[in-house]
Amino acid sequence: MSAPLRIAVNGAAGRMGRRVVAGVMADEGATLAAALDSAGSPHLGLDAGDLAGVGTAGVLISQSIGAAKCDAVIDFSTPDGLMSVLSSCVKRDLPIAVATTGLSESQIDAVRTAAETIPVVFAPSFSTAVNVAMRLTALAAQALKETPGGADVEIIERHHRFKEDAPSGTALRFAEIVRDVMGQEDFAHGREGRPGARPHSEIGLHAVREGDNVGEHSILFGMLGETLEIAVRGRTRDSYANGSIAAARWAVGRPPGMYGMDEVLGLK
Ligand SMILES: NC(=O)C1=CN([C@@H]2O[C@H](COP(=O)(O)OP(=O)(O)OC[C@H]3O[C@@H](n4cnc5c(N)ncnc54)[C@H](O)[C@@H]3O)[C@@H](O)[C@H]2O)C=CC1
Ligand SMILES: O=C(O)C1=N[C@H](C(=O)O)C[C@H](O)C1
Repeated sequence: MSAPLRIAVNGAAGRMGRRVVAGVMADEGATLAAALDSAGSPHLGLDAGDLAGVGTAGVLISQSIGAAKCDAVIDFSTPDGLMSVLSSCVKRDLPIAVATTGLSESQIDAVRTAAETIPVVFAPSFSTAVNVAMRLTALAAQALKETPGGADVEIIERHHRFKEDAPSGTALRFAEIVRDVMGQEDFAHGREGRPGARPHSEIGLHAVREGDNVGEHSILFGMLGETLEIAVRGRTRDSYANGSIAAARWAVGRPPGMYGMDEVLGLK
């Protein structure tokens, strides 16, 4: 039997980080190597497993990866948190699964630069269902591209009240997938006033924030007479957490490069 995969989790005290810690602890083929969070976190020094509610891990929440023996990093933090752990990964030649969304263009460039020297799995959603929905969306866009009367594409995402970025990284990726096939260049973020008749050249994006919703996306193709809706709904955060662990495992030993979850899942 091969040695367990040693995983460091960045953002380990957060909503997602705790589920990743729990997932790693439940995985017989993995072990928690480090649990990182921000310098200002009130959780520094606490046991990561106890914090996640799954029993003592023997790994304390700390600010930096330091000299921890580690095979791969999983990041569910903030754009700044990602930038800082990314430079540690490059220095130590460690693969990373990047889940954090809401990155600026320059931060995305920094991820691309890192991927020149280490394997990076970069996915706005590590959920299997979401990544299958992305394939279905590309198929629908291709099929409806030339439909008589045209198809209006609207993307609605729903997330918990604590989410800081909008629209979700996943909704933006759905929009890019549609644009790359159908050619709409304008992303319309909500509507108000009298915007007038809807042009085909736009994709509408709508971000709903409510309660503790762990993430839902609907992609509507509205035609004259009928609507096709592709919908995917998360019920727990474990689909993201388990997907990120699978991605970290997949990345170990790969050549440097920017990879997607579709490659991890064999969908590409
Ligand atoms: N790709 C995917 O499948 C998914 C991505 N996400 C994304 O993951 C990110 C985190 O989401 P949540 O866990 O809900 O947020 P959260 O706010 O609960 O957790 C973020 C954690 O990062 C920590 N943090 C802040 N600055 C840091 C730094 N400099 N270094 C290390 N840690 C730092 C915070 O203290 C907090 O514990 C968001 O960008 C979210 O959109 C969330 C779910 C799924
Ligand atoms: O913040 C979240 O919760 C989520 N964020 C990701 C995104 O922005 O797409 C993925 C998932 O939908 C949950």
